[in-house]
Amino acid sequence: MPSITEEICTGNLGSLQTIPDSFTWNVTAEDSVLPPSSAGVEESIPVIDLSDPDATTIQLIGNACQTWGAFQVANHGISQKLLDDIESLSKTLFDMPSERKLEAASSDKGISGYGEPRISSFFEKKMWSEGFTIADSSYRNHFITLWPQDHTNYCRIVEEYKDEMEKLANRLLCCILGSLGVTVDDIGWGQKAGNSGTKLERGAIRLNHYPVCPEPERAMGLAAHTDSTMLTILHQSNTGGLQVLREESGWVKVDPRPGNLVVNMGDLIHILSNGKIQSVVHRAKVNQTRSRISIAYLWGGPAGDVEIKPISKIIGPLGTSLYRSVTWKEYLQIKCEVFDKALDAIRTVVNPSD
Ligand SMILES: C=C1C[C@]23C[C@@]1(O)CC[C@H]2[C@@]12CCC[C@@](C)(C(=O)O1)[C@H]2[C@@H]3C(=O)O
Ligand SMILES: O=C(O)CCC(=O)C(=O)O
Ligand SMILES: [Fe+2]
Repeated sequence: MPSITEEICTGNLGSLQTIPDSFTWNVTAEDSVLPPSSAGVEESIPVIDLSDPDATTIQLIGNACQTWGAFQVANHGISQKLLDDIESLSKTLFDMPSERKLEAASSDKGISGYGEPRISSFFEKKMWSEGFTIADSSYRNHFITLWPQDHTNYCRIVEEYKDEMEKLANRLLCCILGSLGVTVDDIGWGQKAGNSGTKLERGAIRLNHYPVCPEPERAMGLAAHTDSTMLTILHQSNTGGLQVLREESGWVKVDPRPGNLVVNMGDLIHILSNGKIQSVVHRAKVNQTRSRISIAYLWGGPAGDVEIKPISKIIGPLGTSLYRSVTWKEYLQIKCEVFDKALDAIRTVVNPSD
């Protein structure tokens, strides 16, 4: 059964009036986005101004994390030029002829490169998207293949993007921990003894492209998932598609606001906060008239190959640590094996809902 990358490659999807069965998802009533509330205003994740963070900002961030598991940030300090540069790099990449993109396909062993999202193997149906993952320095070889003349310039954009995003992610983590009454020093990172192997960078970038789709209601751009990160910072082009799942409201749209970035709580902050902050389930839907680009910076936290476990100050003297310790590398491996059961797999206390 051909995947979207092969379909795009053979130019098969562009001219279709209906989508092939292999791309048709079962849509149920609870699957669709709820209509606007009775007040006529559709509620969504809050927008928080980071220009002059104070105690109120930290409280707003804390509320957003515990209520939604996500928020948008304005005045975050990342230049519009850098956001435009990474978006146009992505457009240039996805506009390339399919054969060229496939020359930069991720290998069986490597994570970096062109291809479908890692979670595809857990779903029967194909997702209406293609992407490129930058998880280690091997992306540079893919860029040389894609842009023999201009790769230096494109690599420079990626490196600057990673640096700037890492700084913002650290600032956000301080605010999130502050809202829980702890600091980064309270984490007490413990070094994992004897853990060698390939160096995992602290952050990965995933460039996502969602082509125009003739039947968007029946298709799925990126299936519901949580990120295996401390937090993820998402830049989306001016086309909507991102939705977050909120227990009491169902799927809620996160419409793009020019210049703003979306911040999603990942599984590692869920572990660190002993479940006080839950990772947000989210997905991307597609559009009948407009294609969409998003760029996710998936951040594993401030330290390298260290043990991540619930912070004792958050657990409290009488509380119970709900999760065993894991390194990011181990957690990514667990996610690859059991996908949405990964948090349960490292839980020390049985969940009453199980
Ligand atoms: C660091 C990572 C998180 C990620 C797996 C990866 O090694 C690189 C790609 C990431 C991504 C992006 C799209 C959604 C996601 C679930 C996927 O399939 O690949 C995430 C992975 C994750 O958070 O588990
Ligand atoms: O495209 C989006 O809006 C979501 C992307 C995403 O969730 C991811 O890359 O992990
Ligand atoms: Fe995600």
